[in-house]
Amino acid sequence: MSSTTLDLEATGGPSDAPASPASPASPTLAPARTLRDIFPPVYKTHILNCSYPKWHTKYRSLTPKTRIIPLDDTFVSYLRADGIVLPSDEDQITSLDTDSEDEEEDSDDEEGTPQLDPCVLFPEIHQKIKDTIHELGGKVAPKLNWSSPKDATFMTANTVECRKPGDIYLLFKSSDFITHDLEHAYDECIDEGVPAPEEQPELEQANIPYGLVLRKWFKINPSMEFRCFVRGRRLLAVSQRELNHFEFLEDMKRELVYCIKEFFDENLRYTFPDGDFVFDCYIPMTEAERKKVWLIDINPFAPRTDPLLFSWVELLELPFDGDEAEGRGRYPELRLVKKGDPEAYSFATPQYSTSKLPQEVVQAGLEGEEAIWEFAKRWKDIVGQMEAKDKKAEDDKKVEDDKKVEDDEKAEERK
Ligand SMILES: Nc1ncnc2c1ncn2[C@@H]1O[C@H](COP(=O)(O)OP(=O)(O)OP(=O)(O)O)[C@@H](O)[C@H]1O
Ligand SMILES: [Mg+2]
Repeated sequence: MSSTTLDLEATGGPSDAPASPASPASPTLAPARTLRDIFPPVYKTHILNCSYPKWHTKYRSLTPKTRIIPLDDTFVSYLRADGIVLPSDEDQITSLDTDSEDEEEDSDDEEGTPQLDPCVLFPEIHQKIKDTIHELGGKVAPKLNWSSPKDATFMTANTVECRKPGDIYLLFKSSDFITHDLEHAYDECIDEGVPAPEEQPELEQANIPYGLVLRKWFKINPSMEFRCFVRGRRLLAVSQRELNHFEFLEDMKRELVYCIKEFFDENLRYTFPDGDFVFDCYIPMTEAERKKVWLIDINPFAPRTDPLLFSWVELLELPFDGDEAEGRGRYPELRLVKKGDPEAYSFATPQYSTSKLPQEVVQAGLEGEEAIWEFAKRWKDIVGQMEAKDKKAEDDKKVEDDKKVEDDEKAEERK
């Protein structure tokens, strides 16, 4: 996720990227300012408008086939609860209580595990998910209102493809991004100007109507996914989404920008409730299919959205108002990863550092289903080991730091 502290040197993303021709002189920013200080205010309504169940009703025809299952409090509490209990109708129940000190005792408890079985806890939703996966051809890409569990794919052979409800539960319960949707959806929003709670109750975290978004799985070619930044109803910039170099994209640049701009002008520009937003789209590979641009997601124009090959500072510096006709005709910059860029962008490091895991854990995900269940059972041990490792590293660092301070003091005394 994006950092909110400004690095004043790093206003430009890739150093060799062409600057926007109409870009005004960069404003000088005082060092203590943060990204939030220079952002247009992010209201709760902006976040709500980017909730998939909210926007999808309007843009249904632009997305891959999708079904949304409304989630009740029981389901949401199941997602929030510690530990993972998977459905008994898929495999043996696997129960984990990541917080409990005495797991043995808990599993004997009548109030314990069986009641957390999804088949018992929310049989109707569980059945609906099963039926919907079937209806969508047997494979889905799931997400909650805002996030997909991309950071938890070490659990599922490195993919968000799900074939049964248990796959979805496992991914959702292991994902920090899903937790963010459940606990912090409106964090860092400005309350000012928000309608009274009785007017729009869903603007309170506790009243968010959650929906399980199930998208028919199709084989996406990651080179053709793009993130598009819109401010003041103007398409300002487009970034390649997958941060790898794809040589052929360079030759397609003009065509891609044209397709995306046309898609935006025709479908989103005047219909999305806010003037500022970020949409993700996919352009099929074959020329015959390319006429159809798919809408994958809509994200808030806010620091929490990853600006990918741009920096938020440079996006915020781009001119976004002015003559309407001129705005319609102006084409955005499409920024691609250039050959040799990876080092410059630190792409070598894993994308979701919060989910960095030991190799054995990743391996469990890669070995398929059985290994995943097995791994789920070992979860508690693994978390314990990782915490112990982190603690040791921290202690070692402290000893080292103390020693350095001591040495410095001694050196100072000798002077
Ligand atoms: N129907 C689908 N079939 C296969 N893969 C899909 C499908 N829909 C989305 N994906 C893949 O899942 C990825 C993540 O989806 P999505 O953009 O909805 O997640 P997100 O959590 O909102 O991501 P971000 O945090 O970057 O906004 C997409 O980039 C795409 O590669
Ligand atoms: Mg998104």
